[in-house]
Amino acid sequence: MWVMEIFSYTIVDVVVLLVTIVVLIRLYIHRQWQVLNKLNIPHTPPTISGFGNLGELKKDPDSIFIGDLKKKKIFGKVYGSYNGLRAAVTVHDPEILKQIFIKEFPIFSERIRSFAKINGKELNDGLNVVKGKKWKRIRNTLSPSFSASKLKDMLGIMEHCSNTLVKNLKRFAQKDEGRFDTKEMLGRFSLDVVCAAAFGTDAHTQEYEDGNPPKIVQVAQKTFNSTLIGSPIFILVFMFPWVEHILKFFNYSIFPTEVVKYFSSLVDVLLKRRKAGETTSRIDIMQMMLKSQISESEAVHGAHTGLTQNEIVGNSMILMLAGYETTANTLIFLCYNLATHKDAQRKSQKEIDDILREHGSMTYEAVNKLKFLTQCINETLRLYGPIPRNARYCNKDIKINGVQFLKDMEVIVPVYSLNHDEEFWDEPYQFRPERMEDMTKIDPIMFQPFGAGPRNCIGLRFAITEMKVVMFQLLKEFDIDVCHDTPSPPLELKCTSNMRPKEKIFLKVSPRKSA
Ligand code: HEM
Repeated sequence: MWVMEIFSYTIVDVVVLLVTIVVLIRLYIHRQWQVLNKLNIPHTPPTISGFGNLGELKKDPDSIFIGDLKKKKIFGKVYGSYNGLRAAVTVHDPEILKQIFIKEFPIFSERIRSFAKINGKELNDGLNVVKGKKWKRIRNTLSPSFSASKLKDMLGIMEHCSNTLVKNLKRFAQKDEGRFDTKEMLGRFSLDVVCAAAFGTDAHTQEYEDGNPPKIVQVAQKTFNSTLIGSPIFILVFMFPWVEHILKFFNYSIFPTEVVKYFSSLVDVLLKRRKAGETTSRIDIMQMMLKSQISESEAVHGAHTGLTQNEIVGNSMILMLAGYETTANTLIFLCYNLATHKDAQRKSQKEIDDILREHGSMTYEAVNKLKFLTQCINETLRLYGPIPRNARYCNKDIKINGVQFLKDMEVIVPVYSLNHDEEFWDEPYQFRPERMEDMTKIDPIMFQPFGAGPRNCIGLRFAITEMKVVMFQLLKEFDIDVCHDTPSPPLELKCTSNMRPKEKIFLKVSPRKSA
């Protein structure tokens, strides 16, 4: 009897306690989800089952790019959403964006918060995720590696890798009607260039036999094929940000362990070889990072430039990760656009012929004169830019043009949507390189494939030069055509880590017919 009483009392107690906890949690969530209402920012109502509004991404992954255009039509140029419990504001308004990216940069200097601590020991020091003084020191140290004079020195690396691509495509031109898998060929080219520049080593990823890609290609593909969107970790970190601290404690990394281990041991070997006196006449970013090496204690005690050993490892990996797929996918889209727009291809070829006649060979000065090809690259980045959204975090309450941003709020920049908005572009789904003729007429905030402001893409000039060098070599030698199964424009897209074509794109090359 006495035992029963205790037992029944305990059950009631537990039920009451559980109900109280559930009610308190529900009230807490309700309170968090009042933020946008209080700020008068329109939004789709969040739901528990949708983890705020995150469920939209799981239900319809295309909403990460197409969805922003749809929402602008419903809500206007500023609207909100909830990433789990946290409010985010999407901004299409150029004036507000200008202030966020440039004038108020100190308040909006962070791009990534979620997942910034769980990239693994080395990648947690990557330029893309660090903040404050550390970001400034690492950016100051790496920036000179991307100056015009250093790019000029690295032209040889780009030319060498382009020549290998041309040699391989010549083999294709002789068989199977010149048909090639764009991802396979342009992806390996891009990986070769970025590995040579960031790691200072020849990865030889283009020298392969069919069906047996080198280890580095397999590892890189593994990195980019995995997507976090909609995974339990993705949802957990967004719903309960403190989970990231626990994951960091256990050294959890969102990158597959094999990938991090592979690249960190690759860099370790290179560091040891170069420290043991192995010299190279080649100018590459690794060489410049090694020259800048400082101790952990110098870094902690306020050095303004220099990288620690862990930062060298992390940043060489980040340069590879940030530069490989973005450039490869842009090249795929560019070749596709030129194959489906023969007039633009002919015009680019003629420009290359004229410049070759004037300069005799491909020099840095010659590459910089490729005006029409640069227009084609920019128009490709507008139509099919690899980064469909950008972001900034607010570190202090601030009101801009009547919109209140709160500390810790995320500002989402709908890059794809800005690039396809009929309010800013005529026939936005058409490839029309002429519209990029006078870049002074294009607002760098509205067209920002490489981001904007002091924290824009550090590899911008590197990527543009690399793409011009390889297209110079390709269009000099080949005509690029569609195959029987190449889809017609506009291409269907999907977004995993980057924007890419939904289906594999095959094109074909043949020796140049046009003069
Ligand atoms: C077509 C090629 C590329 C595109 C479209 C692209 C795009 C971007 C974008 C949109 C950002 C964010 C900028 C912002 O928040 O304002 C970024 C950042 C970055 N990119 Fe690129 N990128 C490309 C190629 C490269 C290359 C080749 C490298 C290096 C070799 C590189 C390294 C980086 C790094 C390290 C960051 C982080 C910068 C920071 O936080 O300070 N990217 N990129």
